[in-house]
Amino acid sequence: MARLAGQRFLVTGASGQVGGELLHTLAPFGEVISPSRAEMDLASADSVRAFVRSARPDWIVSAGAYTAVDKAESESELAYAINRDAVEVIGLEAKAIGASVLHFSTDYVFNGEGTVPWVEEDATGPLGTYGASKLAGEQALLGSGAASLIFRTSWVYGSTGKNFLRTILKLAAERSELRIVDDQHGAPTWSRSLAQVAAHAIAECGNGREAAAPFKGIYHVAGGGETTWAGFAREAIAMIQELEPDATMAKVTGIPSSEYPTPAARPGNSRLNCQKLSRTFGWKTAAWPESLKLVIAETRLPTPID
Ligand SMILES: NC(=O)C1=CN([C@@H]2O[C@H](COP(=O)(O)OP(=O)(O)OC[C@H]3O[C@@H](n4cnc5c(N)ncnc54)[C@H](OP(=O)(O)O)[C@@H]3O)[C@@H](O)[C@H]2O)C=CC1
Ligand SMILES: Cc1cn([C@H]2C[C@H](O)[C@@H](COP(=O)(O)OP(=O)(O)O[C@H]3O[C@@H](C)C(=O)[C@@H](O)[C@H]3O)O2)c(=O)[nH]c1=O
Ligand SMILES: [Mg+2]
Repeated sequence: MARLAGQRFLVTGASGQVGGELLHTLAPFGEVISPSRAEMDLASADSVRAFVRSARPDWIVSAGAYTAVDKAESESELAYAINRDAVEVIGLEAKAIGASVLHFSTDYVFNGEGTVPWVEEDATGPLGTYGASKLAGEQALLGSGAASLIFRTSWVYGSTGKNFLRTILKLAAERSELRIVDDQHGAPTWSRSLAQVAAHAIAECGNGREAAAPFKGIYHVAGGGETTWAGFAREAIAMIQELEPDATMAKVTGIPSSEYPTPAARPGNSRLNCQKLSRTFGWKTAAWPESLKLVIAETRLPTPID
């Protein structure tokens, strides 16, 4: 691994799942600047531009996003402002100062057809506004000419923040049955794994202006293996029951997506082929149940006494 030190990182979305983990994984490599929403509002291009100009980072790690998939259908303007326009400004400002960008995108850029894991070159076809706005962000960033890496990931979860796992564990403790879609296939991805591979890739790029330039492009990054949302929920509940045999938890009934109508359609095939990442950066993400086990253990830790 290249020796990386003394870098200035601007991390957006630091109060989110991935951004929060990035604060830890980037810290060994330099200074991490993580503006609050009041200091840098991603919905305002002027605010983003001004903050990047004052911070003058070596890297912008772009984990901030509009992530409310269903709400995006009725808030399309805001979704595009954050997921496309802010990303374009980040790219243009990075280009102007020779900074590199690491940005996160989503499996929801695909139309979900077929069963074969998507590769980076596959045609996109988002089914909803969130996916479309994220795709527009990818295109804007690549078009800005900035030295940029785009990590497309899927089904991000962790022991904190807003995610499917935490929703399901809460519901499973309250109800006797959970009806969960069993025809959307993909891989859950631990927020911490993403932050680790992001730091690793950044270190591989090394120091200097436009350090990411030789690696510019899109990379798929997801937990190893595959499941469905129902499979993910079942495994999580089984792991809790193994730790706590007396816990009463809901039984999971798999249902077709047609029985769980939502404002935004989700892809049936969200599988991401992550071989380009492993070829380029020598990184293989752990199998999703292995990460889930660590996260479940973390969610069950006793609350510290303060
Ligand atoms: N979550 C998932 O399942 C997946 C996520 N991704 C992508 O990964 C990246 C990280 O996602 P994740 O960490 O889960 O997202 P979260 O929803 O956990 O966090 C989003 C972050 O963006 C910030 N943000 C939203 N709007 C604004 C705004 N107007 N100004 C400033 N900050 C804002 C939030 O701040 P605040 O706390 O103030 O709201 C929060 O810090 C995103 O690009 C997302 O599209 C890709 C695939 C799956
Ligand atoms: C809570 C619940 C959800 N579901 C379904 C709805 C949906 O199809 C699926 C997942 O639900 P969620 O709404 O949590 O997931 P969703 O918000 O669609 O998650 C997505 O977020 C964005 C940000 C991404 O980029 C994607 O990779 C993906 O992680 O599970 C059930 O079938 N039963 C339930 O009880
Ligand atoms: Mg959601």
